[in-house]
Order: sequence, then C-alpha cells, then structure tokens
Amino acid sequence: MAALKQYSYAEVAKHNTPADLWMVIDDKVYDVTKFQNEHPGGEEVLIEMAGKDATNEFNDVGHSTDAKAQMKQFVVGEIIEAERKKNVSKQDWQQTAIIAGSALALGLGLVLLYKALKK
Ligand code: HEM
Repeated sequence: MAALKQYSYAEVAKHNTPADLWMVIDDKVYDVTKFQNEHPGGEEVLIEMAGKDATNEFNDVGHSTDAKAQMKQFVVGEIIEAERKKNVSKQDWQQTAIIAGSALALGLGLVLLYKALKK
C-alpha cells in the first residue's frame, strides 16, 4: 500500500468550510466535501467539525461497520507522526515488553535461587 500523505493539524485546519471540508478521525485525514450532503447524520455535524479532530464525536455516535467501511473512500492522508494522538499501540507494546522482561528476570532469579539452595 502506498504511504499516506502526511498532514499537520495546522494544514487540516485550513480546510474548514463546507466547500472544502476536511476532518481527522483516528489520526486519518478525511475529505468529506462531497459526502456532506449524503451523510445520514446530516451535514451540520460535519461542518461543525470541519478542519478539526472529530474522533470522539465519530465514536460517540457509535457508527456502524458500514459507516466505517464507507469512510475509507474519503481518506486523503494521515496526521504527521509527531502530532498523532493514537500512539496507544506503541505504549501497549512498551508495557508488554516491560512485563515480559520482568517475568523473565523473576524466573531467572528463581532458577538461580533454587540452584544456590540446592548446593
Ligand atoms: C467520514 C466520516 C463519516 C462517515 C463516513 C459517516 C457515516 C455515517 C453513516 C453511514 C451513518 C448512518 C448510521 C450508521 O451507519 O452508523 C451516520 C450517521 C450519523 N453520523 Fe456520521 N459519518 C461520518 C462522520 C460523522 C461525524 C464526524 C459525526 C459527528 C460530529 C457524525 C454524526 C452522525 C450522526 C449524529 C448520525 C446519525 C445517527 C442516527 O441517526 O442514529 N458522523 N454517519
């Protein structure tokens, strides 16, 4: 898959009118200019979020999987790494590494203790 075009929030914020309507959901940038009139939830809510991060608003509605599949066609890019909100997966990975590392150290410690006691 080709890499997505990278945008800063400042860049997205320029597209904040009904005639040029972008928004950010989960760090992906969407151009919903053509979709606004077709949005089952109405154009007003989209215009309200124009140029902004609408992740919470989008999730609050509990959009269907159909809606999530549909939105893919409007992706024009993603937020530059430094400004991404969702670095959760990275944090999760670090946490997992720390837990796994601690477990390993504990296991090793127990083995050494066992060996020391056996003598
Ligand atoms: C690319 C972005 C979006 C797409 C493709 C999309 C698509 C849809 C679709 C297909 C529905 C019909 C119900 C469903 O299938 O879940 C819907 C309903 C709705 N959407 Fe969106 N939506 C988008 C963004 C947003 C945003 C940012 C908001 C709020 C700020 C919003 C608010 C709503 C509301 C209030 C409804 C009506 C729910 C109802 O009547 O039960 N949507 N949207």
